[in-house]
Amino acid sequence: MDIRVKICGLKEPAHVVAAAEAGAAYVGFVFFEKSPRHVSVAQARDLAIEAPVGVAKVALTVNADDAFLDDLVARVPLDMLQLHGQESPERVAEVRARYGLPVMKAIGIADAQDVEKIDIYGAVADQLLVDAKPPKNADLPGGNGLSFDWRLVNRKYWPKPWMLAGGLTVDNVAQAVKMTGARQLDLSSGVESAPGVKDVAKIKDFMRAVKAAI
Ligand SMILES: O=C(O)c1ccccc1N[C@@H]1O[C@H](COP(=O)(O)O)[C@@H](O)[C@H]1O
Repeated sequence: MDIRVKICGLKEPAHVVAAAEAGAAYVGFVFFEKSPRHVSVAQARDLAIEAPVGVAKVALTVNADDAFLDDLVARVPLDMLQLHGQESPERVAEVRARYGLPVMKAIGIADAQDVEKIDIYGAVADQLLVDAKPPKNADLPGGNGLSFDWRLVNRKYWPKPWMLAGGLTVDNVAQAVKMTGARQLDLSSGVESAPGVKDVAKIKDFMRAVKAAI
């Protein structure tokens, strides 16, 4: 069985194409103004239309309200919404019902208590993103290039598809897959040459390492 990879935080149409050609199953666009990966709705539309059929286009939002999501969903052809803030289970269900798109909820993991949240959100989300919890004073709720202790999710079973995220790189992905059993991976800073600047060679190297890890 293949491992499906999401390359997140794309800002250049050429990088969407490069990620797809390298074998990414998902491409992600970040809507969070403090992020070096932030794109406008208009930019995201230009990026989304570059994605070949079969590559899922994911919009990453953080505590977004209906006004923003209404505009986003109306203007960008999307396949999934990723909620990466403090959205409650009720809000996840609401977003899913309102937009008719699959919703992936990100859950920050630092300890065993955080892992319990995965079951709670698993009841309402279509997919789960199991990411490192950001440090207390971090500007970003994700995309910090930090891993969590993978032993916390070692070979756990959840009834919804899930992605492993947080500090994945060409150097640690084989170990991450081995320890967690993840069949989907999500990354951003591990395929960048500087914050917010994607590197095509790094994307290709990462995808090669994933294939070798299966
Ligand atoms: O990438 C960002 O800038 C970002 C901003 C706000 C919320 C989430 C963000 N990124 C998400 O975090 C994962 C892991 O990132 P990394 O590989 O550790 O850099 C990333 O793939 C996004 O889903």
